[in-house]
Amino acid sequence: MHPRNPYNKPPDFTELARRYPPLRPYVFINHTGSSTINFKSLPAQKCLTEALFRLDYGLSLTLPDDRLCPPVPNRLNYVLWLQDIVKFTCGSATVRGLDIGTGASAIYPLLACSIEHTWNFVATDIDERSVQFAKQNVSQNSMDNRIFVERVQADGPILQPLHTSLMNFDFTMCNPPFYSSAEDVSRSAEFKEFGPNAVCSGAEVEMITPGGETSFVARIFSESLQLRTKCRWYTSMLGKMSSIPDLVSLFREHSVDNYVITEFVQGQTRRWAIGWSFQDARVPDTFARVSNPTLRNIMPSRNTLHHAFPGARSANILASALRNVLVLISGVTVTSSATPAIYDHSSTILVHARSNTWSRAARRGKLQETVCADQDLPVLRCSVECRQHSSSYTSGDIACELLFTWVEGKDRLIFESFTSHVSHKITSSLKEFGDVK
Ligand SMILES: C[S@@+](CC[C@H](N)C(=O)[O-])C[C@H]1O[C@@H](n2cnc3c(N)ncnc32)[C@H](O)[C@@H]1O
Repeated sequence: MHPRNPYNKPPDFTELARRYPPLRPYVFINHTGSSTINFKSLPAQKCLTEALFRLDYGLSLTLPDDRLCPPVPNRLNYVLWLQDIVKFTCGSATVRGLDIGTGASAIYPLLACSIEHTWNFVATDIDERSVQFAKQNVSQNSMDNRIFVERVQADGPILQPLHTSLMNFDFTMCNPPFYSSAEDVSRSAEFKEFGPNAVCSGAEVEMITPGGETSFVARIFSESLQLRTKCRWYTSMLGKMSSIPDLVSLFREHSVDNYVITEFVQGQTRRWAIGWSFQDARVPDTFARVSNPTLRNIMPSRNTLHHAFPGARSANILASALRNVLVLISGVTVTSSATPAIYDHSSTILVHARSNTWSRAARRGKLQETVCADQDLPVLRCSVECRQHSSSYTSGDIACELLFTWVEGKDRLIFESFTSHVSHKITSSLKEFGDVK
C-alpha cells in the first residue's frame, strides 16, 4: 500500500451509501457486524467504483459490462507512486504522461488529472470499444484539453505517441495484460483483483497478450532503448512478482542502472511496479526499493546512504562540521534544500559539485577533471540531512547521523566517494575540535 492512499483503511460502506444513494441496494451487514458489499456482484463493484469516483474525485464514470471494472484503491497506489517520482525528478511546470492501455475507464489519466492540475496525458488502447468509452469518460468530465485518447495498432510500436510526438514526456505508465493464455489466467493465483471470490469482467484483450506481461514490458523496454531521454521515466505495473527478475536482467544487460521497483499491497491483492530512466535524476530509496527479501538481489543500488557519528555531541555540532568541511572542497556549492517533499527539513542542504575534486586520484592530480559534458550540469547533486535521535531509552544517549541522498549524476562511484570523503573529514574535524563525547 502507498502510505498516502486514503483507502488503506476499509471504507464505511453504510456512510458511502448515505452519500451516494445508488450504492444502497448493494450494502449489507456481514457476520462480523461490519457493512460491506458483495464483491462477486459486477453491478455492486461498478457502483462502488462510480461512488468513489464521484465522492472522492468529483468524476463521473460510464463503464461497459464487458470490460474491466477497475478498483480505485488499487489503481490509486500507482498514481501516488508516480506522483512521488515526478516530484523528485521532474522540474517541468507541465507534466506529460502516456498511459498505455487506458481501458474503457481511462482510470489512470482521470484520477491523476483530478489530483494533479498540471498533468496532461496521451492515453492509448488497441481495443476500439475501450477507446470509445475512454473518450466518453474523458469528455463527460471536461478533460478533453488534458487527456487525448488515441487508438493504436496491436502490431505497431507500444510507445507510438512517443515515436511521433515532437514533445518530450515525463513518464509512461501501463497496467498491461498480465497473462499469456487462457490457461495462464485460470492457473494464476494472482487472479483476485477483488479477492479470491470476486468476479472479473475483463475481456480477453485486457487480460491476455502474447508472452504475458514480461514480454509486453520487454517490448516497451526495447522501444525505450531507441527513444531514451524522449521520456524521463518509463514505468509499468506488474501482476506477477516472477516478471521482475527477467526485466531487471534486461536492464543490466543494457547497463541501465537507474531503475526503481515498488510493491503495492491493497487488501488481498499484491502488485508491483517497475520503472527505468536514461536520465541522471535519481529517486530516493523510499520510492525506488522495497524490502521484500525475495527481491533483495535485484533491487537497484541504494541512493540513500546513512553515515553514523556516534561520538558527535549534537546534530547542530554535526551540521556545523559538515558546513565547514564542504566549504573546503573545491568546486562544491551548497544551498538550502529546495524542499522536495520528504526532505522538507530545516537541516537538509543541497550540494552541487561541478567536478570530482575530492577522490584520492583527483587530489594526486591523476584524475582528468570529470566535468559533465554539459558544462552547466554538476557531476553530482545530493542532499544531506543531519539527524539526531536518542539511541537508547535508558541511557538517553544521542546518536547523530548524516543522510546522503543522491539527487542527480551519472556515476554512482562519484556519489559514494563523496559521502565517504565528507564523513571521513567530519570525523577528523570532530576529534580535532574535541566535539566528541
Ligand atoms: C489490464 S487492462 C488495463 C486497463 C486500465 N488501464 C486499468 O488499469 O483498468 C490492459 C489494457 O491494455 C490494452 N492493450 C493491450 N495491448 C495493447 C497495446 N499494444 N497498446 C495499447 N494498449 C494495449 C488492452 O486493450 C486493455 O485495455
